[in-house]
Amino acid sequence: MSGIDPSSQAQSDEAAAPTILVVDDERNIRRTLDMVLTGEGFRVVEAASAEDALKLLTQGETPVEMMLVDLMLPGMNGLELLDRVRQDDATRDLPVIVISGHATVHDAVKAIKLGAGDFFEKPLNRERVLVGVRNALKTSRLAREVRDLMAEVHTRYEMIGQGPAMQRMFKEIDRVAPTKASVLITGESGTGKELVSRAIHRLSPRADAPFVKVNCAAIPKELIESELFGHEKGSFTGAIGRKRGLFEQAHGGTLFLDEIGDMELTAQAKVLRALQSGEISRVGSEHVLHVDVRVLAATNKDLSKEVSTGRFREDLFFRLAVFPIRTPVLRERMEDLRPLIDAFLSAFCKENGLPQRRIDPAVYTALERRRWPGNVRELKNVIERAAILSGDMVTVADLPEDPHESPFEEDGSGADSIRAEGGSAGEGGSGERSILPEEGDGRSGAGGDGRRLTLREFRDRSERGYIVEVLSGLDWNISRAAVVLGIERTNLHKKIRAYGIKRGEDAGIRR
Ligand SMILES: Nc1ncnc2c1ncn2[C@@H]1O[C@H](COP(=O)(O)OP(=O)(O)OP(=O)(O)O)[C@@H](O)[C@H]1O
Repeated sequence: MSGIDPSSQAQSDEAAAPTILVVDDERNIRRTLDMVLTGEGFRVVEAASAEDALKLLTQGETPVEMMLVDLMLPGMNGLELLDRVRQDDATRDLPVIVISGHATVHDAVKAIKLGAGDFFEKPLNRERVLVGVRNALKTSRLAREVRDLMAEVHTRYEMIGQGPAMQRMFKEIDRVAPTKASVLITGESGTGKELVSRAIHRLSPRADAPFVKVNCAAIPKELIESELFGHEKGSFTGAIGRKRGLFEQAHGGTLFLDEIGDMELTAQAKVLRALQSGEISRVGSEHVLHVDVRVLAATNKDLSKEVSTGRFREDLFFRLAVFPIRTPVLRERMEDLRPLIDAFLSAFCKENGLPQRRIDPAVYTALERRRWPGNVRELKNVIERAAILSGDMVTVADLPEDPHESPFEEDGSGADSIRAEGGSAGEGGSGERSILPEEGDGRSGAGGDGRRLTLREFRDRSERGYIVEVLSGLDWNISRAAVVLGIERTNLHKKIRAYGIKRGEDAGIRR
C-alpha cells in the first residue's frame, strides 16, 4: 500500500509523517518533488538555496527528518551544504540524498564520502525517488535504534559492545552485580577488566559506598600487607604513624585487587583469611577489626597455571573464582571495532575541544585487518593519535604503522604462497627461508629471469635491503635498529627470519 492522502489523515497521523527538506534553486523541481512526496504522505518544506536550508535546519522550528539536495546551487553548493550538515552535532545524522542534473561519478563519490545515503540524477524518476526516500528513512531509523541501544548499554556498563561476546558478558555482570560474590575477572591486557569491575560495583547495592582499587603488581612486596590491612605506629621501620589499610577504606563497598596474580604468597594468605572471616588486623596489632568488603580481582595471568606451579594459593583461587568473568579479546569481537573507533574519536574530540572529525571508511577497513594484541587500549591509543594528526577527516595516512604486522600476513596469503612467489627453496626451518627471488635488482624492477618484478616483490626487496643496511650500520643492535625502523623488536626479528637475513651480510647484497 503506497498511497496515503494527507488530507484524509487524522491530525495526529499527519503530525507523525516524516518531514523532508527539499533544497533546489529550480522552482519546478521543488514543485515536482513536493507533489510526489506529499502525495505519498510525507510533509515537505522547501529551500531555494543552501543558505536558506541551513537557516531552516538550525532554527529547528520544523524538525526535519531527511534532506534532498541539488548539488548545483547558487552560492554555497550542495556538497558544501552536506559538509556543514555533517559538522553540526544537531544535524550530523540527518539522512541526505543528493540530486544533480550534471552528475559526475566524482561528485557522487564525494557526496557518498560526506555521508549522503543515495544519489538521484535528473530528470527525476518518481518511483526511484520514492524507493530511495523510503530506503534512506528506514536505514536512518534502524541506525537510530542501534545507536539508542548502544547508548543504553554505554550508560549502564560504560563500555561499548554490541556483539554477542560482549552481550554475554553484560548478562554475567547483571547476574553477579547485586550479590556479594567475589568475582575473578580474567582476560588479556587492555580488554576492559577494570571497566568490568567498576560496572559490577556501580550496579551493586554498594554503588554509593567506596570503590577502592589496588594494583598488586605496583606495590613493593614488603609494603603490600600494610597497604591492604594498615599498620600501627612503629610496627616496622618507616611506619611513622598509624595507617588505615585499603580493606578498611573499602568498608561497605568494593575492593578491586588488580593484577592479583602478582601478589605475594604471604599477602595471599592474609587476604584469604580476611575473605573467609570478614576480619582483619593492622600490621603490628592484635586487635581484630570487622570489615564488610566485597572483593573483585583481576589478572591477565592464567591463575590455574600459577596454582599448579605453587605461585598462587589454590584455596584463594577457588574463593575468588566463585564467579569468573572473562573479558573477550578484541580480535574475537571485530563487530565492535567500528563503534569503538567512532566512540573514541568523538570522545577525544569533545574532551579536547576539537571539532568533530569524520572518518574515511578506508580507516575502518585498514584497522579491521590488524590483530590487536594490545586490545581496546591499543585501539584507543591509535585513534587518539590519529585524531591529533588528522585534519577534518581521519584518513589511513594518520594511522601509525602496525607494530605487530608480519610480512607473512600483509596480503592475507599464507607463508607458503609467499615462499612460492619467492621461488627460493632455502634450507633450514620454514621461518628461516628467504621470501625473495635470489637474483635481480629490485630497484630496477627486474626479476632474475628478466621479467618485471611484481609490486610485492619490489617492495619486499627494498624492505629487505633497507633492513640489512640499518642493521649493519648499527652493528646488529636489534633494539636500536627497531627504533630507527619505527617497528617493534619482535616484528623486526620476524622480518629478519622471514627475509632470511644473516649477520655479516653486506647491505649491497641481494637488494
Ligand atoms: N568495551 C570497552 N568500551 C570502551 N572502552 C574500553 C572498553 N574496553 C576497554 N576500554 C578502554 O581501554 C582501556 C583499557 O581498559 P582497562 O584498563 O579496563 O583494561 P584491563 O583489561 O584492565 O587492562 P590491564 O590488564 O592492562 O590492566 C581503557 O582506556 C578503557 O577505557
